[in-house]
Amino acid sequence: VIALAASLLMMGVVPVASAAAPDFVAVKKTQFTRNGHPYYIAGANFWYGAYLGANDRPRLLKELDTLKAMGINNLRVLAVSEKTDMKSAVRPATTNEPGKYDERLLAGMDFLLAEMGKRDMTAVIYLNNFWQWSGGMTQYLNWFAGTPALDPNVTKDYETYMRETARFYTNEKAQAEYRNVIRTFINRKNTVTGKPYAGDPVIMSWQLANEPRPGNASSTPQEKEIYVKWIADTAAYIRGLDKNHLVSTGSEGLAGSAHDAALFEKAHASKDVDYLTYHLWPKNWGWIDSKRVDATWSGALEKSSHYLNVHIDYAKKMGKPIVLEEFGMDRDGASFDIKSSTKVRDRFYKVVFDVVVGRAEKGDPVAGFNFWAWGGAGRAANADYWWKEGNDLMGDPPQEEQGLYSVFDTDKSTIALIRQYADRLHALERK
Ligand SMILES: O=C1NC[C@H](CO)[C@@H](O)[C@@H]1O
Repeated sequence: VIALAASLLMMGVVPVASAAAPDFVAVKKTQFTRNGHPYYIAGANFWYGAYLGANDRPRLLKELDTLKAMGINNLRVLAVSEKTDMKSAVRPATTNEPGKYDERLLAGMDFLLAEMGKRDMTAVIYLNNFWQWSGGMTQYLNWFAGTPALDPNVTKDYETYMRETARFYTNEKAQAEYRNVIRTFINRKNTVTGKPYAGDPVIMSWQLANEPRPGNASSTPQEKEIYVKWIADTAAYIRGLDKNHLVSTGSEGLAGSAHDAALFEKAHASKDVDYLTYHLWPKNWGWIDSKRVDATWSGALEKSSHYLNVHIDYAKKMGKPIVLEEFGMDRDGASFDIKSSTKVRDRFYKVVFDVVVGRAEKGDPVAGFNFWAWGGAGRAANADYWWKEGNDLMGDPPQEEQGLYSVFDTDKSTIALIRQYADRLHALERK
């Protein structure tokens, strides 16, 4: 039977069976499992992985080997970018106009997945972006609602940006094109391995978007209802196409849910949302001042510890696993210079790991982490640290200074810390 299933798979015939084959990551109560064992994510954010798969394969192979050596077994990557006039977006884009996808960049994802498979890694692939750095939902609205794609890095008005971007969820033409993209990926056959994406166990989870929010912090009850419905409908749509892979939202947790716990829970209640996600950003959220660490560290530590623990408690209450799929801290003194130290970052990473790995070891519903973000061999090209087309890609997308949160291959102390805690998580897989 297995031989028959394998040959059907190779012929591109995807099993419709709801119970995926054992080498797919699955959820069993509040744990991930794979091949009959508990499975934990010691992951990295690597948004540009498919870009390297298309444009710089030698660097990609080197990055994957370095990540593997650090104990990294999961990468969170961007599926597609949309061509946009917004200044701080990556170029070139995968989608140059609705329905027209750059085959070279799609093949870049094929190569990335093939090489990840050789290293026993799994992928979380996010299918859209609430933020401007890959075009994202705002660009869909520019295409289909005719609204201007206003870069919040330029307008400095994030509140308006977030409120307007959330109109994506109810724009029918935008949703139709978004579902074209979802089908393009799920129905794609990997040009390197010959495997259909829907039948590839390297993919762990289809993720609705990067950091989808209901609007801004003043989201109305109606906007929150629209958001919950969009998540449930889209997750059900994905499940209808692909019963082998997990589905996740890409939520930041409370910070991305208008600080409304009931909304966060409703958004993750759907039977088609398999696990919870959350992100932790003390600097972005104003909890720490990197130039006044002594004065702000204790407050940031208290808020961060609470944020880390309260979301694990929500997961416990909902009976689903949770992944801390983004967290980060800038370099000492808010420097972007790769030569600057990372003492505060390492201290913060240790706080995060002690909570996340510590609670996983206690049997809480923690499925793992992805740090933000792997910069590896990437190097900033400009004196002002802003990205320009043709420059190296790295952990910091184009809307942020190149070097802000990236962990480079020279950041040995941070790499050692990641390795140490990755090993502790992997030890749990042998139980
Ligand atoms: O998804 C994200 N979360 C936080 C990152 C760092 O600010 C940011 O680059 C990205 O948009």
